[in-house]
Amino acid sequence: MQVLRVNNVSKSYGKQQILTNIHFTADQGQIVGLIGPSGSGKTTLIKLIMGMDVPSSGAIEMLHQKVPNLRLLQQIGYMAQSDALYEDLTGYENLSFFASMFLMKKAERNERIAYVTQIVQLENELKKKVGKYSGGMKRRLSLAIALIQNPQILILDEPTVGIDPELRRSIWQELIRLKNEEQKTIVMTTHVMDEAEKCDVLAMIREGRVITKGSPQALKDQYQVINLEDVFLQAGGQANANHSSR
Ligand SMILES: Nc1ncnc2c1ncn2[C@@H]1O[C@H](COP(=O)(O)OP(=O)(O)OP(=O)(O)O)[C@@H](O)[C@H]1O
Repeated sequence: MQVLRVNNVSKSYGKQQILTNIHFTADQGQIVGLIGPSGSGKTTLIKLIMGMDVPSSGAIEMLHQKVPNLRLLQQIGYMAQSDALYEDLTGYENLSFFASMFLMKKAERNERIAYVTQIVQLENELKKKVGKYSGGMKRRLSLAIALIQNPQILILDEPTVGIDPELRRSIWQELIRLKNEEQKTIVMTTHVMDEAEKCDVLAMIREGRVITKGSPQALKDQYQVINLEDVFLQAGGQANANHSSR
């Protein structure tokens, strides 16, 4: 079942065109990776998907409803690239605050807080003020908050930046479990190619355009290369050639 449809979306800020005709979909139980270099437009795209900004043309639908739509937010867990946390509150108070926005009963709230805390291994840090957290700990808390209301869709902007390899692996195990056992849909941006390998579908983005998309294996087969970095380079080269022959 399709849960997200990004339909021919373009976005400009003033005269600067940031995204051009972006088109992709995500199904239930799928991890979709948006890969591209810094400045290629990934965060802008994520913000449009979240309804935090509107496309200049094209449209986005989530769960068959047009974005932006406040009612959808119950169904979406969002982790921004910069952490939006209350530094004067403890980790627990932050989680509790975000949980209360989703009108959870106390027992459910405590259960969810315990579950998301354990996923990001912050059990021993919950009583500390967030202002005293390291960068990695803040990222982990942000991920926990994205999961707090048990959303159907997770939108994660660079979720594992600043997180050490061991915890990164365990977070990935959990994301894959959420996908397989709970049929969650996860849309994430990443720079890291070994994370891209774990996605079901990739959209490679360069200068605001999707230069190629497909499963990691299908992309490697199509471009006859053995790693995704080479797919990106080849697809980028072809995009250049297409552009200059127009
Ligand atoms: N509100 C805005 N007004 C004007 N330009 C913007 C705005 N937001 C983003 N941009 C521009 O859009 C381009 C794409 O930025 P974006 O943050 O989407 O890239 P990115 O792929 O997420 O990069 P990174 O991985 O470094 O976060 C950049 O050139 C940026 O300066």
